[in-house]
Amino acid sequence: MTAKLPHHTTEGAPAAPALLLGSSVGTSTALWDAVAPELTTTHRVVRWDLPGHGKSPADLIGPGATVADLAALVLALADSLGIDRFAYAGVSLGGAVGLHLAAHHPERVESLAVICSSAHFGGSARWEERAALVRREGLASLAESAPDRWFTSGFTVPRLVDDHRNADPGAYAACCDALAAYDIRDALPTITAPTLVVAGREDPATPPAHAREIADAVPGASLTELAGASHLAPAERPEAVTAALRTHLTGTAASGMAVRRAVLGDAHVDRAQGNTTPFTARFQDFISRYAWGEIWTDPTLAHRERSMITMTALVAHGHYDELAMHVRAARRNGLTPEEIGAVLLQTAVYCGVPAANSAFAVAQRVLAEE
Ligand SMILES: O=C(O)CCC(=O)CC(=O)O
Repeated sequence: MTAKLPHHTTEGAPAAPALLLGSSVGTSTALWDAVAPELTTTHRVVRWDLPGHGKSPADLIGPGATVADLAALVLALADSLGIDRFAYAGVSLGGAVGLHLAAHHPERVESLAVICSSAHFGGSARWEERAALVRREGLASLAESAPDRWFTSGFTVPRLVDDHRNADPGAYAACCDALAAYDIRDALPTITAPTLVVAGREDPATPPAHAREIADAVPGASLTELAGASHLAPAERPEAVTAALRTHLTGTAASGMAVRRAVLGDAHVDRAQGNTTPFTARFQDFISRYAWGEIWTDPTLAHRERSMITMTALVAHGHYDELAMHVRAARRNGLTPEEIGAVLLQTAVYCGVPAANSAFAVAQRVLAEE
């Protein structure tokens, strides 16, 4: 039997890196209408609807739902689309799902953007009351007041307010249950994905202080505050959100990570990321941005030339563990065993015969493992 999945749309080249976009309570994939098309130039963009919102079935979740339940739906959706690792951006509850994924499934999340969201939604009482109200009376009155909660004065997006009115009350209330129970503050320091946090300066639901709390706790996270934006920044300031996401997704950390994976292999990078601790996270972020994002991405020299330079420097300094890794990288960058031998022979002249002797032993072992 096939499991039921959230409704989704996909845009962009199927072979491009995947970017999953999550929306907030009361809205739908339409929240991303003014942002997503621009991101398809670099990404396969998958937008998903919360249960009972947009075109998603309502019975994907029920009373007592959690953010973990929603995250499981996102992983099932990604699996169904053949997507292993993905960049993720989400607004409010959609952002909370992103934080959960990055904290509890780090092997799936390449990078994270948390927009107008929070690590806790201000205590459970408010959401318990709202869930009870919606279960009792439906969504009409809440939809009426949505523009005041979502946008700066005088601004609105009728399509999103319609989405709110037309959401399934039971599923909306279950999303409120998830917001009531959610508090991920303790796990924030364990997040290793490059993280961008975006706040709307006039957001009454998840004010900038909530964004700062996330950015202060997630190692290496960056923070952007948007003037003239309230809770639904992608709808109200789409150009600013697009620019922030574009820089985040294609900036040095992201492109560095892509090159690092191409040169060192997924297995090595996954292991390094999996072993990252709050103590080492800033160093991991630093090497992704600096060594890989600035130096190895510089097209002036080919990767095979950079491999030759790197092996030589590692021999010169006696870094033989790193040399083993870079002999594997050199093979991935197209050097033959003969060419690697020629590089090491030259190091005998410039770094010394004992250093080259140890290097040959390391390289021989690595090549024998192929
Ligand atoms: O609609 C609101 O009042 C804001 C709800 C909230 O903060 C959670 C969300 O937007 O996903």
